[in-house]
Amino acid sequence: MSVNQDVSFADLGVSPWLIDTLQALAIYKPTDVQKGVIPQILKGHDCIGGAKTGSGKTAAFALPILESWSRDPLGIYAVVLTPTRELAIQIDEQFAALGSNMNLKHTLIVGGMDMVAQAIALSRRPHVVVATPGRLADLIRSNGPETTAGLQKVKFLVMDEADRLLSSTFADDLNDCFSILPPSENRQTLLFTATVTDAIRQLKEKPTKGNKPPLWLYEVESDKISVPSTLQQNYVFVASHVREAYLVHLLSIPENAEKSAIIFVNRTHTAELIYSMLRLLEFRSTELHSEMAQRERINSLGRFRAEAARILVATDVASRGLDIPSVQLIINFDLPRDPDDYIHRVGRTARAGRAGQAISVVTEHDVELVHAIEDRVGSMMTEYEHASENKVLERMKEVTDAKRQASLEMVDRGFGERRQKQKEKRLIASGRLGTGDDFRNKKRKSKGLKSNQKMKNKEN
Ligand SMILES: Nc1ncnc2c1ncn2[C@@H]1O[C@H](COP(=O)(O)OP(=O)(O)OP(=O)(O)O)[C@@H](O)[C@H]1O
Repeated sequence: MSVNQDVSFADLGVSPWLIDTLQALAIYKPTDVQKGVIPQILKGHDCIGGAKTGSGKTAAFALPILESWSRDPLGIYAVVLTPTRELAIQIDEQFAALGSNMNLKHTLIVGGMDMVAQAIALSRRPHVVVATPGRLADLIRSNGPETTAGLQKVKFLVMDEADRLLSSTFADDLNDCFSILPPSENRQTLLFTATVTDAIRQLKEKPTKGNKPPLWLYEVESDKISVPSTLQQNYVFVASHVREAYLVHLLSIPENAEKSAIIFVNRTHTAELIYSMLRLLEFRSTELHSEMAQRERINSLGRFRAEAARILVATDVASRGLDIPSVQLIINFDLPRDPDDYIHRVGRTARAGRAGQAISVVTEHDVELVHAIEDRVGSMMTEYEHASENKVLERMKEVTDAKRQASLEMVDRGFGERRQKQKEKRLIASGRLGTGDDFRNKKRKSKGLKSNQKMKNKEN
């Protein structure tokens, strides 16, 4: 079946009960990736689905899983792995919505939430488990078969954002997860991402075991551009010492002043600093990064989704998968080091056919990186023409003062100390460091020197 034909969900093999649910969610026609993979998954193929951001990859795996499950409603039927807690929450919510008519039992297993409650939920054999690899591996390592036996009968394993999951970061946890799941010949494995790597493509060459049908690879071949056609990509070229003033200007320009925007940065410290600075300048903003407690992360993303905050300042913990239809503008305050991360970041807007805009703040240090990104994306960024140097300079002192104030407040509230303490514990545990006190005293001395210097600057 050509994916360009005008086919319905029924033509793909989706049952009326599920089509009714889709219509209640205002989803009427399958997207290209859904046309390309749903029939093959229903025929039993393992599948790799590569399609642009915002093209409906979640439903592309959720629908055939629910369709198969409704014919044989055993539990635990499917395990869905994804790299971040926020993505797991979002996917779990999509399964809840799609399975609402069939009393689907689903459970979320992620870090930062009650592990005992998650173990109890797992022992009750829900139909669908959505998890981050780290927490699921923890549960497998610290519980017996009374909790985890259901994982041995799983029919589907999904790896969402597969290229990220297959990076070395997750290797140990994935091995622990795979140790209890059925062998690959006894389950269907579905890999999805907007950035298919050669390593993933090579999986197609692996011989299938048992009498499994061959792996089905679906990739958008039609055009070489890796971002949605409805995305406008711009850049502003600025000197690195005026980036913050430019950022404030971009957020204040009349055409952007009401837009829901995500500002991406590369480090948690930068996220906290920019967020605090914007709050001092009275922008309705919130933040998302890995130094925040889980409850804070959920509340913060909830405020942004509900548009109580217009601006979200985030690290790459928010770059993949998050589906927030209201996002109109992405600003790369820092350019990502990996061009694939650029594709995922800008893919937080221009979703499901909607328009969107990305503006990257480029400094004298970033020129090579811009070229690498444009090569990877297959299209050029164009200069953003609505920025005004004079307007930037008008607010330079106000922005500089707010940045300095934000920085001092971060020192006062000990931002980053939690991570420092965790790092210290790891170093002590590895024997590469003396006691915690030695380390802390050294640290305090150096910090003391720094904050005295800052106070002197402030007094001037
Ligand atoms: N057939 C469809 N018709 C209209 N909207 C759809 C359809 N399928 C999914 N959507 C909607 O499109 C949006 C994007 O879907 P989804 O988050 O699954 O995209 P994705 O391809 O996984 O993106 P990313 O690569 O960023 O993770 C969601 O709001 C989803 O509800």
